[in-house]
Amino acid sequence: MAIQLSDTSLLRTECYVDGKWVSAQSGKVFSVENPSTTAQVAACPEFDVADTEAAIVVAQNAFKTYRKTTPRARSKLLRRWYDLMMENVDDLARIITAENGKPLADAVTEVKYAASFLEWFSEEAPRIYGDTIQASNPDCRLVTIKEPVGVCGLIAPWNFPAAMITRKAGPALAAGCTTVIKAPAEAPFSALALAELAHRAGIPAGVVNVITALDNTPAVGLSMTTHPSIKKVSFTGSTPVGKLLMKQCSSTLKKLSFELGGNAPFIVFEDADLDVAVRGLVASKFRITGQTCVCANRILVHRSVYDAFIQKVLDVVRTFEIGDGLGEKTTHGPLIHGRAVAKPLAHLGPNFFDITVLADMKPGMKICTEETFGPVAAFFAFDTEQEAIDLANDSDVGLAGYFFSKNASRCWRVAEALEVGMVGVNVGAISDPAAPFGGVKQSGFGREGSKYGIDEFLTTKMIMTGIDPQ
Ligand SMILES: NC(=O)c1ccc[n+]([C@@H]2O[C@H](COP(=O)([O-])OP(=O)(O)OC[C@H]3O[C@@H](n4cnc5c(N)ncnc54)[C@H](O)[C@@H]3O)[C@@H](O)[C@H]2O)c1
Ligand SMILES: N[C@@H](CC=O)C(=O)O
Repeated sequence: MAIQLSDTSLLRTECYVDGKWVSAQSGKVFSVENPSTTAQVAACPEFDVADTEAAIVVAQNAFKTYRKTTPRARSKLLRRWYDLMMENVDDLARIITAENGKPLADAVTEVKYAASFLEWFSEEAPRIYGDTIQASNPDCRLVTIKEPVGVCGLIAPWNFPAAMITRKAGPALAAGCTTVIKAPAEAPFSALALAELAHRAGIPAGVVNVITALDNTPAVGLSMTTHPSIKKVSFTGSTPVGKLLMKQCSSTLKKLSFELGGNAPFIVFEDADLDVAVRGLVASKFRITGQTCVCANRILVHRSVYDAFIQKVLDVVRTFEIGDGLGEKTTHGPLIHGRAVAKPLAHLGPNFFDITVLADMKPGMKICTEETFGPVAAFFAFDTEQEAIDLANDSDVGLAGYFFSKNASRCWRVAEALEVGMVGVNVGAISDPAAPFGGVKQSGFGREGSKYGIDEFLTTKMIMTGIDPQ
């Protein structure tokens, strides 16, 4: 086996539908490579439209009974799934490192982060509330109740192959929804391992279905976004694919949450603690070798501290060790595949690629207008607070933004002025199951995690009751 696991049955190479492990009806499979070594990790099924529709029908049937389970019962299922993840942290991390390339320590962090969404939503499941409202008509009584939206199509990316699944499946199951989960083709085995643990946790057949596809992805995606039984699509990925999926979903007007690309500004003011800001930048910019949607992408530094700050950043990045995620000294792994390498290369020019620090960037450069999704730190100098805000907001997308300052009034001013869904003030790591994660502008809409995350999988039903006034 390409991955050394204590529990070898966690490496599943079939899809999980209706509580069973199944191949594609065509028998086709696709191969998944370890990005560090290019060796095959394993192969998994190339699902097509018929396979996908069969999974959707299964989820639709399961919804009829699962929606009626008590919130406490759903809570216990999620808690059991969480416990099993925590009991298998090392194996799950090894699967992530093999298919994604991130260092093992980062993979362990991801597994715990991923599990935390199951824990969080196990606690939210019994806390779904409606309202009582004073009706305009004195002879009527008005309440709202919350209901699960129905079968959910969950489409997740490869950069957090466990956490991006649990951040969607946790609230969906807590709300009483059933799911068809399209695992990322680059890194499908984490999702399949999670399905194995969902099975062991006793989650009823048909509630969690995990499917895989590579070449058939557009057709499978079309099926998930147009099938009338799917009532909700939650997608994390790029803005162009998000736009395509939204268009497809319009044919049946599905409820949507889209977590799309970012282009995060990272502002260092002249009154910042530079060492804190360097730690924040390293956490934000270079996490998973720059491949997170909330990575700092445009680093704006006040001219008076510009040189000193860059020097401090250089001192840290020179200690990085790039290598195989299993390497003991590795701090940063490879990019996911050749196509991912192409993007930083396009931003830099050919034949140049490594952990890279670029000074004196100017607005309008490609690196300023597009998300790099690689380990390239691009620095811009600014002179005034307003100039920094204007530069930061000069983007079509608005996911995360960061700034560093010790001035409390400036902290409120800038936090309110940034056109983003999430702000880190004097901190570079903002991911937290308790925090609402999501963007504005073309970074999408909807929130994941937090008390808001479950609303994305619920509908509000109003019940007006007429009473006899006598
Ligand atoms: N906002 C967030 O929370 C968040 C999180 C992670 C990644 N991202 C964004 O994702 C991008 C990087 O990931 P990527 O390059 O893999 O994105 P991508 O949009 O190409 O793919 C994301 C997922 O969607 C699937 N997909 C692609 N085309 C599809 C289609 N036509 N139908 C159905 N599924 C389809 C892919 O197989 C993959 O699983 C970056 O832009 C990043 O910012 C955003
Ligand atoms: N990095 C995000 C996910 C997007 O890439 C997170 O921390 O949840």
